[in-house]
Amino acid sequence: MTIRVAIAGVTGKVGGPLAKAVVQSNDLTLVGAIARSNTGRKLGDVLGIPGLDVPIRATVADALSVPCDVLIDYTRADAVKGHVLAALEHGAHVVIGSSGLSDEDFAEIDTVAKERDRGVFAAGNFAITAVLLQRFARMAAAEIPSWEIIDYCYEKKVDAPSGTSRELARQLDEVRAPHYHVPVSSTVGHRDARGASIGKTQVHSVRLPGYTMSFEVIFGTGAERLTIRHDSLDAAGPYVGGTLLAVRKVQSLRGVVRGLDHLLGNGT
Ligand SMILES: NC(=O)C1=CN([C@@H]2O[C@H](COP(=O)(O)OP(=O)(O)OC[C@H]3O[C@@H](n4cnc5c(N)ncnc54)[C@H](OP(=O)(O)O)[C@@H]3O)[C@@H](O)[C@H]2O)C=CC1
Ligand SMILES: O=C(O)C1=N[C@H](C(=O)O)C[C@H](O)C1
Repeated sequence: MTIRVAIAGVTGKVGGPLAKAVVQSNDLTLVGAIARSNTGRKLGDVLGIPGLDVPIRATVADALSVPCDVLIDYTRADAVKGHVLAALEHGAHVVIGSSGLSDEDFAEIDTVAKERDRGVFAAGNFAITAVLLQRFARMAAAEIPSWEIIDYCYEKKVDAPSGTSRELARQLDEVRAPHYHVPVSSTVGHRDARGASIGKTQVHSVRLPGYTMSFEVIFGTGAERLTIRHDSLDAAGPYVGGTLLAVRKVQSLRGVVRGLDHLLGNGT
């Protein structure tokens, strides 16, 4: 029995390659495809995959009129929450790739997922080197009390800060609160110049042509500085493997689990 998968955002930079990877796997079957454009067309015709007759639907509810085990969402910050709640209503487990959800959104989704006895897995970043950045940063935060995060993203990214930065800030806050010698609230001049307070960590978001996705966490002591950095060189390649790992594991989860390290089994 294969895992029946639907993909929201199936024509996107990540969704398209993900659909191809699902079709090529032996243990997954693509049963649903969601995007607002090309609705009614066969996904195979749109993506150039011969024989893939799954029709593109405009909504999750339409796509999940066929039985589906797991919905994957790679759409947009302003669409993802509605998709997740609709999928849970239809009895599907969910893997969230889309960024933009807040801690409050995740708390709401967690409540619904537990009511429905379903698992929701979300990773701010499904790339292995981004997960290692998070892991090494947690180790550094235990030793060095002061840090800030910077994300550098392509010019059209709508959400800020990135999902990766949100997840990292949350993880570092769990290690301890960072120490800022001048509290941000005591800033003289423009407080916004100190970035956004995500939890207790300051995060700075750059959105410029010339970037794909890069993340830095900078740790400073009196006489030393440590920078840990992840660079994504491709819009889809780094994320497909981690997403499929989550698809294979999410049915054993209940409620929301965040962070790919939870599925890799050897995090700190
Ligand atoms: N967690 C991680 O590791 C990663 C997260 N991301 C996140 O995933 C999301 C998608 O990224 P990317 O693939 O680059 O984006 P794209 O813009 O390339 O693709 C978005 C896809 O979603 C569809 N879409 C957008 N809005 C809706 C909607 N309201 N309903 C249904 N479908 C919709 C688009 O089709 P149409 O416009 O026709 O509807 C398209 O198929 C972003 O939030 C990004 O930040 C990306 C990479 C990795
Ligand atoms: O918008 C993107 O592309 C990505 N967004 C994610 C984020 O917000 O952290 C992760 C990944 O780097 C790609």
